[in-house]
Amino acid sequence: MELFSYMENYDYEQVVVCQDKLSGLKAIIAIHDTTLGPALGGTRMWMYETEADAFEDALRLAKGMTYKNAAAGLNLGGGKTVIIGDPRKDKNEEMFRAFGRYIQGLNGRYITAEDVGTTVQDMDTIYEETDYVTGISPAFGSSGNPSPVTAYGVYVGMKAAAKEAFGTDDLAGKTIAVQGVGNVAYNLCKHLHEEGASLIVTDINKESVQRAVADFNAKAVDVNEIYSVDCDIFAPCALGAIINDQTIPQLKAKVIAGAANNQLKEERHGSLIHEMGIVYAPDYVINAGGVINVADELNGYNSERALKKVEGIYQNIEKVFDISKRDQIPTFKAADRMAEERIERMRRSRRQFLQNGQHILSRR
Ligand SMILES: NC(=O)c1ccc[n+]([C@@H]2O[C@H](COP(=O)([O-])OP(=O)(O)OC[C@H]3O[C@@H](n4cnc5c(N)ncnc54)[C@H](O)[C@@H]3O)[C@@H](O)[C@H]2O)c1
Ligand SMILES: CC(C)C[C@H](N)C(=O)O
Repeated sequence: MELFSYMENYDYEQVVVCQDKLSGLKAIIAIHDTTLGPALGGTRMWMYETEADAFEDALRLAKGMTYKNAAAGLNLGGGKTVIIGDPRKDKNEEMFRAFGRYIQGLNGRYITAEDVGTTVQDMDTIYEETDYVTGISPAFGSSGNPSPVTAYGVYVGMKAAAKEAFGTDDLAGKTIAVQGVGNVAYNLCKHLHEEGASLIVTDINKESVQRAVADFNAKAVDVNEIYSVDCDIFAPCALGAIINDQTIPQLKAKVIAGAANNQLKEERHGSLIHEMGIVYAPDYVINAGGVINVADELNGYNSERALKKVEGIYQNIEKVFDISKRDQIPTFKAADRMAEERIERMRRSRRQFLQNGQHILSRR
């Protein structure tokens, strides 16, 4: 990857490369856009095959957070970190403290939280060195693990998508196929079961499947079967890129609404499902509950206030459907338009303020 031309083409503000020989820290902080406010986005720890893969992931995920935060109505920009390493073997206290000092050095331009491979405990260690970290333990008066709140947001967003497809947001009696029953999806299944939906689940982890079968009377299927089961709603909650040329022809669902990031393999797959009449709730709009929850820590965490904001995901999904109909575009494009329009409005309003300020200065 030609880093500078990539950053220039996609309007990235800053990339920070962090290393600490003692702890083995190798991290990349990517800050995409801070028009709306400081960049907030989680820290992913993953065994990247090459350094180029790590850079690419950090950049892609940071841009995703710009859109997620803007669409969620947060006054926050987009950023993300990747740490290169195996989260099961390579973590140590010094690593997260060294990383915390790098974040502190950015003086608030970037705020971190959990992502794949990092935990509340890791955030607590980072907190030893910087205030610019969220998702820390409730013991500190903070919000803790974001997954249950992400699940709640997916649940309310799924109801908005059901309303669009079926004319009612009541999920009782609906059959919902859930791919991956990890941290987010287990909590999602709980809400769906309580409302009276029938669940079909799959996971590569047999224990997770058994737990969902036992707790929610779910039907278990093989990992490759989940796309083709008879269901009303498909909820991808494991991997990205699962809406693709192989899976689309198998789908029987009328709605796709789930927690996974980057569900569309390519943009054309979003257009394809739109043409097929499938109601797609764009991933970064429906899965924003976690970031909305951790962002509330910046105001002194209040769970009631955070959940109220998460419930706004219902209206955000409705707005996306309205733009999609108004502009005759697929919903994934409508979500991008909603986010870009908000950022552009703020950029213009700030420019106006700056121009006035410069005018005053130039008269002195
Ligand atoms: N945790 C959050 O707050 C949050 C917020 C926004 C988005 N997301 C996204 O939601 C998704 C789930 O997050 P999570 O925190 O629940 O992760 P998790 O690791 O707890 O759960 C993912 C589950 O998917 C299973 N899985 C992996 N590959 C699979 C496959 N091929 N088929 C079936 N199952 C498979 C795993 O075994 C695991 O149980 C991820 O894509 C994540 O990026 C999570
Ligand atoms: C800030 C975090 C809670 C972000 C979360 N990992 C996401 O992808 O939305």
